[in-house]
Amino acid sequence: MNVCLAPCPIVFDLDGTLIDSAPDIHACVNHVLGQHGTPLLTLDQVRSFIGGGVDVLWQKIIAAQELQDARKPDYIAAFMSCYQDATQLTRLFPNVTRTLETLADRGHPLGICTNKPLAVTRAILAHFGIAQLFGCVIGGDSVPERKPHPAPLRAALQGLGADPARPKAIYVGDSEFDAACAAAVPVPFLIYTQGYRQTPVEDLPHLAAFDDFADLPAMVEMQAA
Ligand SMILES: O=C(O)COP(=O)(O)O
Ligand SMILES: [Mg+2]
Repeated sequence: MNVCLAPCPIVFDLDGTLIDSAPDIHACVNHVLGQHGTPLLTLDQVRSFIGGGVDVLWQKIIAAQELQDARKPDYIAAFMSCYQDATQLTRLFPNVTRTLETLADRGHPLGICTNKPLAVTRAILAHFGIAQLFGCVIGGDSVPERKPHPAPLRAALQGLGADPARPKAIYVGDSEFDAACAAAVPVPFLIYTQGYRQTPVEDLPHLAAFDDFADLPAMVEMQAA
């Protein structure tokens, strides 16, 4: 399939795709729950709540723990003061940096489209020394809508110079939110299988799946062949 005659824009999701941030998000969630004397959550529970951004995360926590919905703004404010520089427990997934550098060297414009707030996103990219590789970074508060709405991904593609009406590009992500967002743009979707997805890969619309970032440059070139 002639998806993308190289070079073409490649946009990446962040949490569960480039970075394993669930341990930091889990720590901040439990910090807030502990402050409020509420039972804590396991790492697996918190990981399963990631993907829709901070507001969706706390909607899911409030439902799981039967907390008062009216207190959500307080929980989110306390969470954000922990989350804004929460990098200590976060790791890049294997082979991410080398693959991003390879793709950038080959001339592909790279971008980020995440539901994570923009300031936290920028702090993480700087922490791992990869911020300069991305020509456009769209966070969960960069535009009014969040994934699975297509607007944030359209904004990222536009920021990389793609024609918004006929974007020749690739989106790389890990979750239901990303698959639906890519389908809505529409743009071909490559799914990283080691992230935070809750649905079997075969039930999500995608062009191809991969479980190691070392395989991504060859997959991109295959699409270009
Ligand atoms: O912050 C989240 O819940 C999700 O972030 P992501 O869009 O990078 O997966
Ligand atoms: Mg994700």
